Amino acid sequence: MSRTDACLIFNPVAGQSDPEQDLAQIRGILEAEINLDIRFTTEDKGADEIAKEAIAQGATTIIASGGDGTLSTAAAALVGKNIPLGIISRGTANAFAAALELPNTIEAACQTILGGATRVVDAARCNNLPMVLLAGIGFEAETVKRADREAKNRFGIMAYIMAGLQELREMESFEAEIETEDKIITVTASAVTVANAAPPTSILAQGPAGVVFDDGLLDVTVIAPASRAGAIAASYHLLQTALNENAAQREDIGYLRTKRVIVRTDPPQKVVLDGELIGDTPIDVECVPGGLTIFVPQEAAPVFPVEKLEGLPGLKVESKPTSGFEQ
Ligand SMILES: Nc1ncnc2c1ncn2[C@@H]1O[C@H](COP(=O)(O)OP(=O)(O)OP(=O)(O)O)[C@@H](O)[C@H]1O
Repeated sequence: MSRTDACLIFNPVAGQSDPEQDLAQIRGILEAEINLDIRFTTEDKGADEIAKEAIAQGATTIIASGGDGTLSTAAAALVGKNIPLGIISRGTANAFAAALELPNTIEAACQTILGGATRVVDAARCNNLPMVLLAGIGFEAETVKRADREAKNRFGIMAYIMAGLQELREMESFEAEIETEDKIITVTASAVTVANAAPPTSILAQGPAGVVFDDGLLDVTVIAPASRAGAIAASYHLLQTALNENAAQREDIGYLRTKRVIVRTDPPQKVVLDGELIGDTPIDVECVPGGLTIFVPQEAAPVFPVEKLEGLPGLKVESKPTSGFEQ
């Protein structure tokens, strides 16, 4: 087999494992077949900047290794570029790999890259920023703020789930206007999540049965519990249905699929994009079908149903006279 070249972007401080050992393991497996140009992220220089530099210098394959921050920023730099991305997760939650159904160990991730199979998946743009996983309004935004470094180190993935539950207990609702290609939905909600891809642990994105990441559509989940007890019940329901790959069935949870969506809220709400706070609503999110090429193990993805809105409080759905958006 002929040797290939790839740029490996490595975060030396991600996760809780020993980075030197991790890097030695990655090199031990990949360098049998790939010439690695290894570049380290720093506090000031993120994976996106390094990926762009490497591509400008002629790199044809990018491999990123780190936590969700490193992986999603590397992926964001590749949206629409047709350059394959290898993903080696070494973070706490590893939501990125879970969302794209990729292996979670260094060994399996490296073997996936060596296997050479690639798959084209969707990406998205949110307020003109690249998005691979999801944009969260309401709880999701607060959850990210709460799952801080100390909590992540102590509790790992539970930090996110605990932070989510805490938020649900303190929920505040807002008026949301959700505009799609063909309708305008107004609703009283406590969280609106627009997902391109999401792992089961992103419970607030789990209205539909499985967030489909290669259908050219975004998955929008609206959560509108009437009380705190309802919020907690809704969150457990979402966690359960997500783990079992079922669609949500409660009246206070709605979902729909759309290529583009504009969400306006009153009052304005914080927005988290792929794990980073980016500002306040409104958001305008559009799917970029086939925007990202990733190395994958060879497995088929399941297909699920599409929309459920009935039962949400204050719900009004108006058909637009003509399909499409004004701006
Ligand atoms: N060499 C470095 N020294 C200090 N900080 C770094 C360095 N490289 C990257 N960072 C910081 O690491 C953060 C990204 O971390 P990343 O998401 O990869 O890992 P993580 O936080 O451990 O993952 P997770 O969120 O899954 O726990 C960024 O905030 C970035 O500034």
